[in-house]
Amino acid sequence: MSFIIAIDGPAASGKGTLARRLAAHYGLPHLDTGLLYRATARALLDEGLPLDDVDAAVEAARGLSLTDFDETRLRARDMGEAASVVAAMPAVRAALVDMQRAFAARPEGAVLDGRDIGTVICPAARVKIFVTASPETRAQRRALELAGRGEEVDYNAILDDVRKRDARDSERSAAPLKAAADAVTLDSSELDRDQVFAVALEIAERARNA
Ligand SMILES: Nc1ncnc2c1ncn2[C@@H]1O[C@H](COP(=O)(O)OP(=O)(O)OP(=O)(O)O)[C@@H](O)[C@H]1O
Ligand SMILES: Nc1ccn([C@@H]2O[C@H](COP(=O)(O)O)[C@@H](O)[C@H]2O)c(=O)n1
Repeated sequence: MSFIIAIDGPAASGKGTLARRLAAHYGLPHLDTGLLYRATARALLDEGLPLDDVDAAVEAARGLSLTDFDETRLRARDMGEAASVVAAMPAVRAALVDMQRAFAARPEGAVLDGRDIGTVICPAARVKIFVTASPETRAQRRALELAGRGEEVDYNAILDDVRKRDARDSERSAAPLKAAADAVTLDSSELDRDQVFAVALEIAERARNA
């Protein structure tokens, strides 16, 4: 039976880090679904279009290909905020559902991370983990990451970004950020990457052997 692992959580909680590690451990393909929304927003900005142009955003979303993302560009600090604007549009989300479900439907299974994987994209996933951490911890981690990339870092501005994005993602009407009723919440505020992986592995193994 296919083994789908759904990882959701707020910005900079460590979803991607955990999802990549679980995917490597189980030999499964991994999809960072945030890249889809980032690439949609990027396409609009590249065309000089406003982020609230729903028709253009839907067209951009429909034209995405999972294989040609320029991750360095998409991960720039301002792209998270832009992505959360287009992600609030129900028509954009609808345009991206089939692509994500097709990825998850591989016979061996898959690991997907995002905001609505356990609630909307893969509600039948065998493993659902909601990774979280305090806004201050997440801002600190993001600041370290950006500093490591040689970017100028303003901790307070990053904390502000994190809070604003949390609010927009959780308060939108379409597939808001929330834990699925059957997800296990993993608060990583006091855990390092290895500890998060160890806890997640226990959760995954329990579900795999159930
Ligand atoms: N448990 C941890 N302890 C310390 N740092 C961590 C931990 N988990 C992840 N990180 C670091 O925090 C930063 C954010 O992690 P990551 O990119 O995995 O988060 P994310 O939830 O996928 O973010 P986004 O939603 O913006 O894509 C990265 O630099 C990562 O290396
Ligand atoms: N399943 C998802 C994934 C992402 N989003 C939106 O995209 C923004 C960027 O996501 P990152 O994971 O790369 O930070 C995010 O803030 C969400 O608005 C989404 O809605 N659903």
